[in-house]
Amino acid sequence: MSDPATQQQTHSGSQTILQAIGLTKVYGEGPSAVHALRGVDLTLGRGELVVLLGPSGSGKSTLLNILGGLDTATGGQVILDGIDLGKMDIAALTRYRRDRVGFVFQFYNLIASLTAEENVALVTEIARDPLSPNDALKIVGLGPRAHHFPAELSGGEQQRVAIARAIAKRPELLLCDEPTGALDSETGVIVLEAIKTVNREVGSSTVLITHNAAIADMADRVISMRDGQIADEYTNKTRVAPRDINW
Ligand SMILES: Nc1ncnc2c1ncn2[C@@H]1O[C@H](COP(=O)(O)OP(=O)(O)OP(=O)(O)O)[C@@H](O)[C@H]1O
Repeated sequence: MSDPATQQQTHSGSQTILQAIGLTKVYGEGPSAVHALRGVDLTLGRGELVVLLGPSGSGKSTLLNILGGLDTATGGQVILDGIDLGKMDIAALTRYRRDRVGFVFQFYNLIASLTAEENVALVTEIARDPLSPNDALKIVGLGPRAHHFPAELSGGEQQRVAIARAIAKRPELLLCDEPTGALDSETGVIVLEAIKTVNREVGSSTVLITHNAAIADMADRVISMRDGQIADEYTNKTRVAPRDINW
């Protein structure tokens, strides 16, 4: 029988895949301690796309990093499919990140001496049940560019290679921290369309951090953070395609 957490329904009606309960994060100690998270409760549905908004310093990246197992919470729990991340040892947490989580950051961090396909293959070679690098590149619309080096690709294309690399392992969770932060709006739309396609075709539950409130329209659910807490949360009745968003 699965854990009760996995049987719950999220606000948008899908089955819960991930639950954060009372998460706190304190950096440092004493008078200089920074309380980055002050009790965050969050559920994420299977296949759901959540946009995370909030002013600079409100705790968005800290939350994302803890959900993805890149950092650990000071207090509270993160439960994925009934498993408590806080109870995992280092090896289990490494497997969690490697097998179940895809990350996309503002900067693409591609290896300059490897082609698009080879950059994606770095991940597929160590994944449990990966897509082929070519299939991952096709999902983000870069099949024809598989043999190009990063220097031969635009910023938006490089970010799409980074997305292909993140999703080639078929992650249950896709965590994107400002994926369009370094891009102009036209290129940003193409990257967001790629994330939307991945969310639909691979089925990864997706959390996308952005400073651009207009992007919230592409989400199933929108969460706003302020001062280390969730300040507001709502469900969109319909998702707007990134190309139809007014920037
Ligand atoms: N490694 C760290 N050591 C100390 N303080 C940190 C560390 N990482 C983040 N912080 C602090 O924690 C708070 C939350 O930071 P976080 O990066 O999560 O916010 P954010 O909402 O993602 O901000 P931004 O939109 O600017 O990226 C901030 O006050 C930040 O300075």
